Amino acid sequence: MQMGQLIVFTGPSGVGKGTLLRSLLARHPELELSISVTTRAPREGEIEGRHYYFVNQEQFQGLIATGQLLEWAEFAGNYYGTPRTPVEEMIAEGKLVVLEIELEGARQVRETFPGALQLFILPPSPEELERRIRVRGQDSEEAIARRLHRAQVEIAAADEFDIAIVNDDFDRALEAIETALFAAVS
Ligand SMILES: Nc1ncnc2c1ncn2[C@@H]1O[C@H](COP(=O)(O)OP(=O)(O)OP(=O)(O)O)[C@@H](O)[C@H]1O
Ligand SMILES: Nc1nc2c(ncn2[C@@H]2O[C@H](COP(=O)(O)O)[C@@H](O)[C@H]2O)c(=O)[nH]1
Repeated sequence: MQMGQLIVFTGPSGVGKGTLLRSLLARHPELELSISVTTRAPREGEIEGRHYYFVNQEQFQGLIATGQLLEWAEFAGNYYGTPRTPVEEMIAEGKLVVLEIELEGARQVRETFPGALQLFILPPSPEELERRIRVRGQDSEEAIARRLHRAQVEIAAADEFDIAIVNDDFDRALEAIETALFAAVS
């Protein structure tokens, strides 16, 4: 059986990665999304095991110590990581596995999986990024400030990625992602 492929989506918080991925996964059931572990508190409507596995700090440190995370990072005051075993199993089964992760995690994956396809999603402007985070209405003022500060660092690193796509018009961005992704993996 042919080995699968890892596909990494990165971009500043609020740029629309999750929304784009939901549409992409609905249109392409052959894609598998990795479910991350986080110490962040669940947002309203988030479901354990579907959006994230929610753990406390001690549990997260245990996962790091026992090598159970493929990558991990601290982001805006919380920890996030990718469970290793499910991803490795899906790749061995020949699947296309999608990670939605921030910059530091993407850099770790670049080292350990040099064959991974890395896509970066850019906002049309900093103002529109802030508007989207606020419209989502899920973050405190402090969290918004941290995320916007981190966004500047992430956007400055867009050139490190294989492909950068601006999420301005949603349908156009989705099409550009599909084209880039399936050209790379076929
Ligand atoms: N092209 C677009 N035009 C306008 N609004 C958009 C567009 N794409 C996404 N949005 C909106 O932007 C908000 C943030 O999107 P989303 O939660 O998917 O971002 P994200 O990058 O996954 O953020 P995070 O990394 O924090 O999880 C949502 O309200 C979403 O509906
Ligand atoms: N390095 C990792 N980053 C991750 C992972 N799962 C999600 N993320 C990124 O964290 C921020 C914030 O997410 P939010 O759900 O609190 O808005 C965002 O950029 C995600 O892409 C992970 O496993 N590893």
